Amino acid sequence: MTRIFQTRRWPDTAEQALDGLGDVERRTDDRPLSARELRVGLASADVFCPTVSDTIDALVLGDLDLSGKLIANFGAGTSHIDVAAARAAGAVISNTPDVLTDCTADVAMLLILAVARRAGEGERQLRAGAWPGWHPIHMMGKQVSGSVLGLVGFGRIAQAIAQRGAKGFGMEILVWNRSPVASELLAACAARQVGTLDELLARADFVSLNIPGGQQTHHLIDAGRLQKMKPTAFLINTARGTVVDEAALVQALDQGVIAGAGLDVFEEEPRVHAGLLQRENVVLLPHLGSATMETRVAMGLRVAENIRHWQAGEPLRDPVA
Ligand SMILES: NC(=O)C1=CN([C@@H]2O[C@H](COP(=O)(O)OP(=O)(O)OC[C@H]3O[C@@H](n4cnc5c(N)ncnc54)[C@H](O)[C@@H]3O)[C@@H](O)[C@H]2O)C=CC1
Ligand SMILES: O=CC(=O)O
Repeated sequence: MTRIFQTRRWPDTAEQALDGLGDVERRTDDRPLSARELRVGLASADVFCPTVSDTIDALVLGDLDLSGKLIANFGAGTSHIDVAAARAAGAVISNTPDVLTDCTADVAMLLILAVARRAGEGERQLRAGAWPGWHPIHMMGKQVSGSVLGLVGFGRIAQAIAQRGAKGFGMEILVWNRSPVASELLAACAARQVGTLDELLARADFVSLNIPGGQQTHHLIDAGRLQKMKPTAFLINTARGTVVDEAALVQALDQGVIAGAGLDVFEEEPRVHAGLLQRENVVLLPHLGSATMETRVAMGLRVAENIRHWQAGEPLRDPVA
């Protein structure tokens, strides 16, 4: 019988699917696992099901022998896993792309709208009983319809944001991607690929980050890159906190280098930089990108699908290389 270790609770339907696949050790405690607990779990299970908040780094992996084991991640991003070290230890790894694409794109649009139209600030004012009543220059924001949306990366989530931006809000879509994007993909949302990241930063009213975390993208958006943005522009991050130098972002906001930011992810979750918490011109969400019942069930079912492929000795549905 397959021994499955589940680090966090999932929605019931998804847990039932997992129960049908083996003997599940399911943690009910929502405290993150320590490095030692992660090691014990990895050593004892055939299939280990972590989430983004379980850091499986070289320290955790150490000299573990994971030959023939599956690390079936509940989530799309895998930068919390040292994939090279896990593979070297013998494991195969899967994730859950596609099923969370729309949900996360919705949150990117939510952040764009909320920060541009000062929704959080307005709600706080109203709840505090400080709303002076309607007047012509009260809390004026930036118009989203017809503005320029710059997408950093053009994978699944970025394409879904482009569709929403172009078709729903008549936005002009600019794309920066490390490799050329197929013309039909660009045409589907009247997008244009620019040659350099700096060109995109200089032109966009909203810069949305949609690339993986990890070493290669660490602090891609640093002080210098923030300086390339328009002072009226907003930074939107639903990717990974590490893509942005958070201290540099706070400084840029303090100095009026950019107009604001909408953030779903942070460098050291769940800690959030104090300089962000105090600001009115940022919208901060607690990593809610995939947080709908429909999507979280679908993610669990996708983990189960990957486990079934692994049990059958077939290629994984969603292999992570
Ligand atoms: N906020 C949230 O709850 C969620 C966040 N995410 C994050 O969003 C990321 C993107 O997800 P998808 O669009 O599904 O991924 P994807 O794999 O479909 O697209 C990734 C894009 O990033 C580009 N890319 C990859 N490595 C790069 C590098 N080193 N430098 C520059 N560009 C690079 C690829 O060319 C591609 O355009 C995930 O890796 C994850 O970290 C994903 C789901 C939910
Ligand atoms: O951040 C969430 C993910 O699935 O990646």
